[in-house]
Amino acid sequence: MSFAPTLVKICGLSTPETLEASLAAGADMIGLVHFPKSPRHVDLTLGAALSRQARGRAERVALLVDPDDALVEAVLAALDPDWLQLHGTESPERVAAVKARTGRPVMKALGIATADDLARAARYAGIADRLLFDAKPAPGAVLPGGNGHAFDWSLLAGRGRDHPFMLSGGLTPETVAEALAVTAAQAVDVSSGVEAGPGRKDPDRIAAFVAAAKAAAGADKAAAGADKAAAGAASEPQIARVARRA
Ligand SMILES: O=C(O)c1ccccc1N[C@@H]1O[C@H](COP(=O)(O)O)[C@@H](O)[C@H]1O
Repeated sequence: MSFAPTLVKICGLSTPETLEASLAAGADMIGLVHFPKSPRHVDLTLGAALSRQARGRAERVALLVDPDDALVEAVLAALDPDWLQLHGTESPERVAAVKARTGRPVMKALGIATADDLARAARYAGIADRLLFDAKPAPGAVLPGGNGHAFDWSLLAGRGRDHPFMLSGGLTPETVAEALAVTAAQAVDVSSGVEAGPGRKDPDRIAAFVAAAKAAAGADKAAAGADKAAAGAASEPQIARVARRA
């Protein structure tokens, strides 16, 4: 039985060299953050250049946080992204409006800490083209994402077999296989976990992350891992087990 390889997104790229490293490693999607508070922020000029470099070689994702219409239009004109990622407090209605205005697929990021957070994802069903689950930021956090924090993956045990979603939040080359085994996610996304420091992507860690994610593909393998982890989750949260091994 052939397994579909996991789709891998490397997010927060800000230099031609690390973008090239991501493309060479086989990243399926590359993310460009346009959010000035982020250490990975790219302005529209740099974003346009990086987007041109990646055109036709990976899907280009423009990451925005609660953008108004003017900013959406400006990013669209400058970067011409394949996807828009909304990583703020955007409502389902706002997601629908951005889709209608831009004609581009929209990925909606949702912060997850508890099962209640996950239940709220249903509001975006049929509206967002893809859901991205990230760790819920701490109250007062400067960034709504990109914090390098993982959440309890057992909340998503086996969910990827029936519901497509992208998993993110504190993933690393060392932990992505376990995250996939528990959640059966078909796609993963990483920013901090492949950096040598805030905003400084590390080509070796990018390559290691893509290789680990692609090697972990396989529904049966993921299902087996999810069953095992679900059985173990009764004793302790998944993240605690992973943290001890990291
Ligand atoms: O990367 C950022 O700086 C960022 C800023 C604002 C919103 C989202 C951001 N990144 C997204 O968050 C996920 C998880 O990040 P990490 O791997 O835990 O650092 C990342 O994949 C981006 O999609």
